[in-house]
Amino acid sequence: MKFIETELQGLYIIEPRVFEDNRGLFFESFNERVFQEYTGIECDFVQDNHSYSTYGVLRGLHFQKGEHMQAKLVRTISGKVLDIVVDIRKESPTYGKSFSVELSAENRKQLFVPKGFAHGFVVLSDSAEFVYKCDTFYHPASESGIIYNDEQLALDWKVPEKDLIVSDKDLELPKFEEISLETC
Ligand SMILES: Cc1cn([C@H]2C[C@H](O)[C@@H](COP(=O)(O)OP(=O)(O)O[C@H]3O[C@H](C)C(=O)[C@H](O)[C@H]3O)O2)c(=O)[nH]c1=O
Repeated sequence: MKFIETELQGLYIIEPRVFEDNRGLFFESFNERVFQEYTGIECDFVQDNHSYSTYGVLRGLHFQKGEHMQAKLVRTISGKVLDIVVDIRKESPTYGKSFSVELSAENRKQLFVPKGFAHGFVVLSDSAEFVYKCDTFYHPASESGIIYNDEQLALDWKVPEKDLIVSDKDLELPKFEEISLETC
C-alpha cells in the first residue's frame, strides 16, 4: 500500500498493493494498522456509503459541520470519477485550496479526505459505483456544502455544463464566501 501526501495537509492518495494470479486479483482496500503507521492519523470508521451514478452526475460539494464533521476514505469500484475536495479548515495555510484526482476501478486509487474538507465528485464514465468510509455518522441537521460552480473556487469539473446532472438540493448550496461565515 502506497501513501502519497498531497500539498493539502492530511489529504492522502492511497494506492493498494495488488496481488494478481491466474484467478484474477486481490488487494486490501483498507488496513487500519498500515493506515495509522503511514499517516499517524487515528481514524475509526463507523459508516460505509455506496452510491451509483450515471455520466455527468455531480454530487457535492458536501460536508457536515462541527462535531459531525466527517473524514472519508473514498474510492470508485466501477467506472471513473473526478473527485474534488476543498480545504475549509479556517486555520489551514491552504484554506480555500482545492485538489482533484481521477478515481477509477482501473487505477484503484483511493483518497483519504480528513475532517475539514468539502467533498464532491463528477462521473466521467457511462456510470460509476462510488464507495466510501466515514468516521462519523450521517447527521442531516449538520449538512452543508458549497455550490459546485462557485466563482471564487473556479473548479474544473471537466464535464461540459450541459451534461451535468446536479440535485435540486445541491443547486441550492451556499457560495464559498458564505460558508466561511458558518461554524465549521
Ligand atoms: C449522505 C447520506 C445520505 N443518506 C440519504 C439521504 C437522502 O435521502 C439520500 C441521498 O442523499 P444525498 O443526496 O445527500 O446523497 P449524495 O449527494 O451522494 O451525498 C454524498 O455526496 C458527497 C459526494 C459526499 O461526500 C457526502 O458523503 C454525501 O453528502 O440518502 C443517508 O441515509 N445517509 C447518508 O450518509
